[in-house]
This record gives sequence, structure tokens and C-alpha cells, in this order.
Amino acid sequence: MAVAVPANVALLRAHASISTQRSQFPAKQTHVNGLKTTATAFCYRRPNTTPRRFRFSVITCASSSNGTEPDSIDDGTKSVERRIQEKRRAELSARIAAGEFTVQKYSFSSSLKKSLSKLGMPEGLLQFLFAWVDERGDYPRIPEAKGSMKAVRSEAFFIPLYELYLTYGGIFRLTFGPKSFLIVSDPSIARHILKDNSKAYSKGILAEILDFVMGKGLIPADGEIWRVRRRAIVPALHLKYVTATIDLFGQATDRLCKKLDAAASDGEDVEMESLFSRLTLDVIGKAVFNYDFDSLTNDTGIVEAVYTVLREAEDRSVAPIPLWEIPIWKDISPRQRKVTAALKLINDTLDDLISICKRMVDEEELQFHEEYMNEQDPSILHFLLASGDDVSSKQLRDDLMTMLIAGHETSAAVLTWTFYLLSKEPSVLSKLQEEVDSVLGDRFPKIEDMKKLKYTTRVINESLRLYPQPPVLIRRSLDDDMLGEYPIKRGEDIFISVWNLHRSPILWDDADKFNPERWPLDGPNPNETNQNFRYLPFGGGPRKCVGDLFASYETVVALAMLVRRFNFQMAIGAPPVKMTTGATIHTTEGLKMTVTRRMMPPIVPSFQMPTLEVDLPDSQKGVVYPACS
Ligand code: HEM
Repeated sequence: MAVAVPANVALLRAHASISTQRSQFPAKQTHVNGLKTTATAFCYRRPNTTPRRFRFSVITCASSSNGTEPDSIDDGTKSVERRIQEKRRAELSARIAAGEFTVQKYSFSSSLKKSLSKLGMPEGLLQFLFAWVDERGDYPRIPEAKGSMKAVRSEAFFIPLYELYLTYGGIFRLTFGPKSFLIVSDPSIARHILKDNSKAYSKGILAEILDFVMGKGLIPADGEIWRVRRRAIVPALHLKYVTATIDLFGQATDRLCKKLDAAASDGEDVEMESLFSRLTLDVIGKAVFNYDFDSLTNDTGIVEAVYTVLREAEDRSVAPIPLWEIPIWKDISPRQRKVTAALKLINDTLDDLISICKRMVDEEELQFHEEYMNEQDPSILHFLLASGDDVSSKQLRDDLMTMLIAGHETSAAVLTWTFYLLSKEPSVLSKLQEEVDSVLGDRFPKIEDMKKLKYTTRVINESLRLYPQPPVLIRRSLDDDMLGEYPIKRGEDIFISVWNLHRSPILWDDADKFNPERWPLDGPNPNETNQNFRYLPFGGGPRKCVGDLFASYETVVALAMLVRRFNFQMAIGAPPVKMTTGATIHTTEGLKMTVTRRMMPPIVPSFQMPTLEVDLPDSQKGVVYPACS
């Protein structure tokens, strides 16, 4: 899915001042899925301060999970910028650990006791009066961090949350003036919210932000609407459909290969993030409503409209003041007028596509059945209409729009960060290419190959661990509940930080290292269930991503085809790759790469793939395969 970013998360780009009662790294949290950790051994408590901190985190974690250079390679040539950032983060960590921001929080009874004491009530009498209360004890309070609007403004919002997690543990409250959020980074609490007691949680602020574009689509919808729509949509992504989409992934990737081939010939560097965004837009348009955006080749009005709306959704999710809620703003702000026009164009196009599809369904002879699929138009829209899905056109549009957004930026972001990670680990790239060469040779991937491309899949699994899309899941409590040992009230806004879970030093060995080998090739495909909710690339529970298989195959196909034909390196002089958040994790200035055609060992060419004999120096003797079929 795509957009799952906190509203007003700009507020989170802040320095933190903390008041806390208890830290949250109890020993029980150190055993996840049988993993032993030494978390408690690393904790220490400074005299007169309540926060605990991992002793090593200032050095190891703070310097690595800031997203600028999260990987295993440290060649001793760190950029000045990175050193400044590390220094600032280390300072912040040290200040948090020293308790500089600590505000002692008192329960009601202790506040009252303190006030009465100030009024001069004798200590003995106070002890007597409060003995019963003291004995009973209060519920533990959730550790609390207070934010101010200073500093760390340039950072993606989930980075300070990681810092705070290292200090305050698996659940803490982050307060900005009158607003507060619960930040959850504990697998068992995440499971409770997403799965065990999921009915008690809604999408909260996420639904509010996305209303203008997704309405009551599947991602923001709650309650009965969500139940009905989920039941209608999930069957559309059956295995036969996903199998058919593999060809679609192959064809779209092949178009990208043609582009890269041209760039390689011209010796031009390419900006891969925007190319991946176009690749996945082309794929999802065809897969969801049989529309060919052809954005890899053209910049049509509709493509621009989709990007206008997407950017607006992202901007709204990080805007400190919701200006768009002011009624007149929509009419006077040129930007908002552009958004309204873009939405109208998209909605009109969707209405046309719905009508065309309805006519096709009316005319076709095919009987609807479980794995129904129209070969000419295998889209989700076609399935829904053929199934007799009795729904208003507005709801149908909302669902289509939701899937368009959900399945577009997420997959693009996964590919972007995968290629970034590979550029840092040439040995992983080589191993990947070896597998692809032997499994695929020179043909398009097929469904049978998905099981064989084991290492390719592990590379995607690992990329999703280091760069989860989205990095944070949003919920709001609909009832009072218990999160771990803490009672919470109805109406709490909650961010489950998947970033923190996926990079937790107590849940993972070498958490920041890009290491596809951590997932054994003969083991199961990692998911939230077999990883006990420490790994949530597609969420979990009833609201888990409906497109997980689709997305896994899409990214595996694209990755395999691209590395089969090209080598990728960071372009010389490319801007440093830094993160920023919108709906997913974006780079701040793109991913500029140099692409070169691979010199591959001669293999027996398979169907359709002409080979070019080229005159090469002895050292490079081999066969160059053209990028395009
Ligand atoms: C690599 C690509 C993808 C990633 C990482 C991803 C991730 C996620 C995550 C984490 C959620 C759960 C959100 C939450 O609990 O708040 C989700 C939900 C969803 N995703 Fe995906 N997604 C991807 C691709 C897709 C695709 C291709 C589609 C559609 C074809 C899709 C459709 C959806 C929908 C409709 C939901 C909402 C489900 C519900 O609330 O019932 N996603 N996705």
C-alpha cells in the first residue's frame, strides 16, 4: 500500500524533551521469536534520572540508522555532512541519556500529596493518609517524550522516533503542545493492535488526510464499509490473476530496459527513482483498471494529474497546518485549484473506464466463477464488475484510486532502495546476477520462476526490512484498551513504527546491515507471522496488504530483468542519497546512477532473443545481449 503517513508529522521533526516514568525494555521484550538478546545487560540507569539507554546506541545505532548511510560499508571517507549529522545525533542522544529533558511526572495521588505538603501538612499525617493509596499503587504510566519545534527539521520524521525508541522503549507517548501520539515499536503490542484486537482500532488521522483522494476506499475505510469492500476486492487478486500480471510486469520492465539501453549507449546517467515511479504507474494502471498510462514513454495530462494528486496527498500528510480545510482556500489557492482539476480529470477518466468495462462485461459470454478472468482485460475492475459487485460508482472510483496509489509508490520505493542498497554491496549484486543468469537466461520471467528466484526474493525481503514502505502504520483507538501493561483511552492516535521494529538492535543481529543472507534460502518467505511481528513489510492482521503477492512478484521480476541486463553504479558526482518522507520513503534528490550493459558469459540463446557478436578486447570476450527483446 502506499499512503500511510502520519498527519502533521512535521511536528515530529523535532527535538525531544522527555518525561518518563518507566523505560520499556523489560527482559520479556528481549525474546522475540526465540531470538536472544542482551538488551538488559546493555541498559544502565544514571543516578537521579529515569531514562535508560542502550549504552551502545549512541555509537552504533545513532550513527547508522539515520538513513543517510545505513549500510554495512564504511570506507573511512564519510562525508562532512554525515559526520555533522552523526555528531548532532550523538549530542542529542547524550542529552537525552543525561536526563536533560526529563520532566518528572507525578500521579494524581503523588501530586496531591506534594501540594498538601507544600501547604504545610505534617509529614506523619501525610504518610498516614496516603498509606493506602501508596500500597495500592497506580497503573504504570506510559513513558512520555515532549517535542519542541526546534532542530532535526531536515530529517525524515521516523528518524527522531528511532532515537527516542532506543531510550524509551517499545511504547512511549510523544507530546507536542496539546497533541499527543503513542509510538509503538514493540512486536507484541503491534500484534495486539493490528491483529488480536484490531476491531478496537481505526485508521484515524490517515482517513482524514486521504479523504480528498481515496474517500471510502479500502485503505482509509473502517467498520462495515471496509468489511464489505475487502470481501469484494480480495478475491479479485486470485492466483490466476497474479500469474497473468507477471507477463505485464515483464513487458513494462522491458520498456524500461529499452530506455536504459539508450542511456547506456549515450553514456548518460539516469535518475532511477523517477523511472521506477513510472514503471510501477504503468503496471498498476493496467492491472487495476486496464489503462495504459504509458508514462515511461509519454508525459500525458493524466500522468501529470496522477502525480499532482499523489504529491498533494504526501504534502498534506506532513503539513503542520491543514490549510486545505479552510473552505475558501480551495477556490483561491492556485495549487488547490490545480489539485481539484487533477482530481476531476482522474475521476472522469475512471468513469469512462468503468463504462467501457461495463459494456465489455455485458457483452461477454464468460460465466463468473472463483478464478474468473477475462484474458483481454484481466484487471481488478473487470473482475469486480463481472462479479456483480453492487456498489456506487463513487465507491468503485474510491477503491480504484486507492489501489492505484497503494500499489504505485510503494513498489517504486522498494525498487529505488533496493538498487541503492545494491550499489553499496557489489557482492550481493554479483550473487543476484548469478542466480538470474541461471534461472532466467534470456527469457521473460514466468510464474514457475518465482519460486526459483530465491536469492532475488531475499534481496527484496531484506530491502523491505531496511526500508519499509510505509515506515509507520497509523491507528486510532476506538475503545479503552491495554497496550502491554499500560491502559490507554479511546481516541489515542497511534503510530506503529515499522522502521523501529525492522531496525531494532534487540530484535535483529546487525540490524543496519544489508544482509539478504539473514533469510535462509531454504526457509519460509519471511512474513509477520513467522517473524512474530518484528517484520511487517505488508502490515498484519485483517488489514494486511491485499497486494502483497502482486507486489512481491512485481519487484522480483523488475529486479531480475534489470540486473540481468545491466550493471548499476552510483553516478559520479551524484548528490548524496538522503531520505525524506511522504507517503513512502523517498530520496531527497533522486537516485542518480550510471547504467552499463552487462558482458555476460556466452549461454545458449533461447527463443526470441537475438544476440550480437561484438568485437571486444580479450579480457571481455563474451556476448552482449541487447537490452530489449
Ligand atoms: C511493495 C509494495 C507494497 C507494500 C510495501 C505495501 C504495504 C502495505 C502495508 C504495510 C499495508 C498495511 C497498511 C496498514 O495496516 O495501515 C498495505 C495495505 C494495503 N495495500 Fe499494500 N503494499 C504494496 C503494494 C500494494 C499493491 C500492489 C496493492 C494493490 C494491488 C496494494 C493494496 C493495498 C490495499 C488495498 C491495502 C489496504 C488493505 C486494508 O486496509 O484492508 N498494496 N499495503
